[in-house]
Amino acid sequence: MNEDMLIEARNLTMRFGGVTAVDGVDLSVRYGELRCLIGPNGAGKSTFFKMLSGQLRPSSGDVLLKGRSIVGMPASRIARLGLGLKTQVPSVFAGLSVGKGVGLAAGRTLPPSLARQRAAATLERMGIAHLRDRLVGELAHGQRQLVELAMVVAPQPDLVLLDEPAAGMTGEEVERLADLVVELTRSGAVIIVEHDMQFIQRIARIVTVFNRGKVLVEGPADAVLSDARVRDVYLGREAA
Ligand SMILES: Nc1ncnc2c1ncn2[C@@H]1O[C@H](COP(=O)(O)OP(=O)(O)OP(=O)(O)O)[C@@H](O)[C@H]1O
Repeated sequence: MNEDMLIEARNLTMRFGGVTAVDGVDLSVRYGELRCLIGPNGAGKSTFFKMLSGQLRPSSGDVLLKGRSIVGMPASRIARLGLGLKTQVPSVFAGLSVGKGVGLAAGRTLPPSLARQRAAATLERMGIAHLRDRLVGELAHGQRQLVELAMVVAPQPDLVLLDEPAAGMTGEEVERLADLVVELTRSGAVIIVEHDMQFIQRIARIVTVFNRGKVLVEGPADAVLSDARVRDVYLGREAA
């Protein structure tokens, strides 16, 4: 195995009854990589993410995290092995302060006193320390997205999966998000599903395009975004 490889999907497939949502996908991401997954609605991106994070068990194929198969492991164990997934934070967090919520997230991997320190450091690093005493439920949408990201980052995962993190953010928040995402690749890797092409062009090195459950094209952002096959699937014209 290549030591630099953080996660590898091998021939990964997910069938829901007669629908093959993900169809034999191979994808590898190394330490230091920032990978974007794009593709039209229903292409299989979310289903693929759910298989990487253990929310869905693949119909067939394998997922190796740091060289170890994680298929069939509970999502909580995969998280402890170093995978962080940004999901919508459950409403139970709405009544907690930002500091407390991020502290609880850090406490997944650290004892309480260190978790508090880590939470404070994470909020500082993300430029949202001023929100520490605010209730999560009172935050504006974009601020809440950054707090949710802080909850993912606080336990210091090696791999961070983000599903449409820029949705609904202001321009300034998107800028901050882009900086943070790039910074996260210093200690690990990030995979992002995103529809915002400007955001993708700003941050991505390699883009993987999904279509109908398969990888259509993979390569540097500029080349992929100007590829005729990619334009066709977004416009609903099938090349094949
Ligand atoms: N739990 C499920 N049961 C049945 N079919 C499903 C299920 N989840 C997803 N699908 C189907 O699998 C296919 C891929 O869906 P998926 O949500 O992974 O696509 P996506 O690329 O994330 O789309 P979007 O960009 O709209 O979020 C779709 O045809 C969808 O209807």
